[in-house]
Amino acid sequence: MSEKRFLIAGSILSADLLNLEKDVADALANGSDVIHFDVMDYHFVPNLTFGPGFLKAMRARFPQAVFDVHLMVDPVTDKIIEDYAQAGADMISFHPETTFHVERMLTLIQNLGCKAGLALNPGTAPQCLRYLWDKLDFVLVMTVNPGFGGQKLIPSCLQKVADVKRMATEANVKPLIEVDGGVDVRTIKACADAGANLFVVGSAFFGKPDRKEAATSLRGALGEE
Ligand SMILES: O=C(CO)[C@H](O)[C@H](O)COP(=O)(O)O
Repeated sequence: MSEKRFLIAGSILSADLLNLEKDVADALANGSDVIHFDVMDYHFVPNLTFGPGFLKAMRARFPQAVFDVHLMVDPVTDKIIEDYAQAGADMISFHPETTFHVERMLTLIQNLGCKAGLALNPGTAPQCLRYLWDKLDFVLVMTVNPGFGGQKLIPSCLQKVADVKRMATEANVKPLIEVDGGVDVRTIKACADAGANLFVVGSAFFGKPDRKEAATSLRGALGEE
């Protein structure tokens, strides 16, 4: 993973699905540090997306890319985690509501050689993180209710980002803090000020015709060159 202070993760949910190979190549060449891969099950969220076979094909085509797999599935199971790890995930997150055994699932992800993360919906409190820091490589704070791209960031979620950052600082750990939903040139700085350093961007990156310009604008809004 890059040592950059801020990382941008283009979300393929907003890519042109009939030209995904071209779109992902373009994204990687023009400012996407990470490719965000949303897995939706029509149950935990009201949408359905990308299976492990799809990730395997992407991994074969883009061997150097960092794939961040966000599992929005209920229940999350060992088999689902194993399938996406074997398909080529670098990072895997799931939601604490989707298993009785959060710690065991995080351990499984790490034992499979991936970075492990917990994803928090807008209505989910971050308190469980307190007991899990040694198993958490990253925390994904959803800044919209998950399921669809193109929604507006929910301002109260920024307070949660700040709470997660404070809790991590108090525990003397430095997980990546990822935000996802409604991140664009107008909102990205507030996310960073709250403590985020990994930004999932769908419509404001993949949804733009000129990804290089989109990434430059996002980095500019962060105060970077
Ligand atoms: O999980 C998600 C929505 O549930 C996505 O990552 C989504 O692609 C974010 O899109 P946008 O940047 O347009 O809000």
